[in-house]
Amino acid sequence: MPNSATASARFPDGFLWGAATAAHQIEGSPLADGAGPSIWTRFAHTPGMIVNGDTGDIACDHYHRWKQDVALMRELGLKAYRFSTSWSRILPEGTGRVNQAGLDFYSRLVDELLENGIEPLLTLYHWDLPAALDDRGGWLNRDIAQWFAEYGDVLYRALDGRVKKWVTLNEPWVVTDGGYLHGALAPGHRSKYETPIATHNLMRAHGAAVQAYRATGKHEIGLVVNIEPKYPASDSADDAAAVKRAHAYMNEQYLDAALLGRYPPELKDIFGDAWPQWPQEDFDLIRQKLDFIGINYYTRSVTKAAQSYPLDAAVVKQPLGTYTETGWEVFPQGLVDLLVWAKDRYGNIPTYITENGAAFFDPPVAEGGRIRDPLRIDYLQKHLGAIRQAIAAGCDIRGYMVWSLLDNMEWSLGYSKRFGIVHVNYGTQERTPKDSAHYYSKIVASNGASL
Ligand SMILES: N=[N+]=NCCCCNC(=O)[C@@H]1[C@H]2[C@H](O)[C@@H](O)[C@H](O)[C@@H](CO)[C@@H]12
Repeated sequence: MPNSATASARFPDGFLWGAATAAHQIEGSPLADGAGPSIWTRFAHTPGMIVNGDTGDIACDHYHRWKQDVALMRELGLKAYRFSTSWSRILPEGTGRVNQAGLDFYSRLVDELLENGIEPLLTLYHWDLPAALDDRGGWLNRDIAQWFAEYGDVLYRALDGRVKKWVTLNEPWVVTDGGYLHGALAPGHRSKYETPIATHNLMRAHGAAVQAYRATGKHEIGLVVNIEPKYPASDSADDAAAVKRAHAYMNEQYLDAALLGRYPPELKDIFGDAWPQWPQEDFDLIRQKLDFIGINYYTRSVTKAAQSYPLDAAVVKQPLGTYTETGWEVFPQGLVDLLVWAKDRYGNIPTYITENGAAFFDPPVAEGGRIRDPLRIDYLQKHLGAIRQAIAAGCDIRGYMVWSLLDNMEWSLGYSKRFGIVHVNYGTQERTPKDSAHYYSKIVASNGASL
């Protein structure tokens, strides 16, 4: 809990307050103006994959409503906006031919943001791999490192300078754990052998894209990971070992590769014969100097030893805990603990909280257009307090992007979960700022002093 030192702590001048979204979750029109399909276009049109049979065909119609959405960001006083570009809008076949209409969409969006005093943070890959590349093996094909670098280079040359903060990958752990091990996310594979290969090629692609940026880019580039602190359910040795495995698998695996040039030793134990031995030159590619890292934080896991694949660990629900609509425990102390852990392990690299937020059941729009979402306000207040504590503890936190600006397509959960600080009526596409949007707007305007 805050003490006198942390309570008096403040957010540094110039702290970058913003909101985050992702292309496939908000844009809609996935095949408009020459765009090619992504694995999510295919996955969503595969019966049974998405709750209620929802798809990203319309989503928040941001592909047509981008100008009004930037105006909404301006009204909220946001300083920054983190979004992702759709690889298959830019390169419909994933490599080769550039679809100028796709590039023009993002160029117009960036210009509109800048004209409204909002800094763009651009994520190259937020899970929507071109289907044409998946047909060629996708993340299982070592050539994807060059395919990804080529895609990044097209965008760097078109937008660098207007875009000054670039992100290569969003959450490689979710891409592999969801898309290749458990199959809940596109491309829906379930293979302990493919998972480490996808991980390694994602990280090789990250390194290749950073290398390509260094050749032409003049600003900053980083990696975004989701991290989730693991706490033992008991003081037993088995639970401690389960925590060690879970922490290595989710929290250390990707940052160790990118920043230390190696995987944690636990991964060999976890995957056994499915864990390849990689050549050193791969790690020389993966480990590139980064200007910042992005941390996406949602929850913690109280962890016990249990029969499960691949971790032999299970999450223990907390009887007195508060949980969100996605079943994630609200635990802001976990953010403090993990930010300090990252500072100590990786040397206090400049860090942005690139996603933090929660899905709660929101009441219908009340008279006068008000949407009361006190649980989301409480969630944001507690987690912003945690960030202030971490800053007081010496962590170099440079900014915060709330997830999400808009209610949107929550991947396999479709539109059943709402993370937005702005409500979207998917029937009319009307946007209605929730109480949390007005709360956050005051936080931004006061640089956190109103917290
Ligand atoms: N148990 N448990 N663990 C929680 C694990 C969280 C993993 N999911 C994410 O971080 C995704 C991230 C994604 O970028 C965004 O596109 C998603 O919409 C949000 C909300 O889901 C989050």
